[in-house]
Amino acid sequence: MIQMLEETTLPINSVKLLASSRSAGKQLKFKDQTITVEETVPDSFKGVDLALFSAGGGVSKKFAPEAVKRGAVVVDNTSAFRMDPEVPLVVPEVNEKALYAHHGIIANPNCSTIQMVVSLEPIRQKFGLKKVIVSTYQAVSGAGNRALQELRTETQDYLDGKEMHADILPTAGDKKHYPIAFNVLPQIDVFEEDGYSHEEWKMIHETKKIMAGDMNSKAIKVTATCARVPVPVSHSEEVYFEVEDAKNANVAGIQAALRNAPGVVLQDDPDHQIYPMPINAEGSRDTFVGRVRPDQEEDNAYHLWNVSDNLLKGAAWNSVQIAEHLDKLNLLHMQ
Ligand SMILES: O=C(O)CCCc1cccc(C(=O)O)c1C(=O)O
Repeated sequence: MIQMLEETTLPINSVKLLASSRSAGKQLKFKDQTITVEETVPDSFKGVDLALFSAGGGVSKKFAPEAVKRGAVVVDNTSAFRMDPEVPLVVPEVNEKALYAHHGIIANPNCSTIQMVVSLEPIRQKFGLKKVIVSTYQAVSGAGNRALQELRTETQDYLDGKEMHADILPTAGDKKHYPIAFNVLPQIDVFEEDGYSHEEWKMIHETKKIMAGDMNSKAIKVTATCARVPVPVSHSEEVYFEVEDAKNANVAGIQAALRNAPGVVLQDDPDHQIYPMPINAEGSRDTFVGRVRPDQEEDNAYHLWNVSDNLLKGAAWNSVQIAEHLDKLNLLHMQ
């Protein structure tokens, strides 16, 4: 977040860093300034124009309304308000216009949702979109720094022939924990009654809200399988999608749509083994797309593979980008 703010076009004249009492007093750099982290209280937001939240849903629920009450516009990177009909859920390249309806809070979508809708929107605009089936290969950093540390420790233990230990993954919210090193976990977040994980639930309903305006829309059929893989940064996704206009759609047309799409870099040349990979996506704001090919059975269906840095476009960059678009549209104030 701090790096994205250091590099933003937003006209920032001062920055406050707010956290819990545990972090209050810590000093962090912002450009050439040293800023002391303050404990968050309601009046922390007095005189603040833009508040970026990314400290868990509970903190957002408690303080985002306080910030709005004091005149700030909030971009919230948690799921606290994503399904609230009063709160726009925004990926600027996809549904920028939803920003006009904000009442003080704008929600940043889940990282896996963001990179998928960035990849699919140019295709939808050209050929329509009926159905999406996505499988994700999510980096460990999506579960936080302690999970990243667990990946490193387990990897070293495995190489040293020692038993691996797991205390974090697949999720703090569940009872059992499994190693992620040299493994794949088909669980991200807790399971709902229907056997889908909460991460899968998010991808399904957030995609519907962003692309069809309603979290339960039947206009686009969406389903998801979300897995954790032993990669530190950047999520990968295999996406099967069915288009409306089967007659005019083809691989070249889909590649052309992607080649000119905002926030997308097309890396699609199998003859030269060119395709998106996490090691090439880390540190970039872009979503990399490749492996575009027709389905072998359905004449209106295609596949693609996308990769994006889950900490940037998946979180910090999309949040700051929303703020930049709010400023551009003169919406950085209460409606
Ligand atoms: O694990 C991943 O790879 C992505 C999960 C990201 C995440 C982690 C904790 C809480 C929330 C949340 O706000 O619900 C979210 C979110 O959906 O943004």
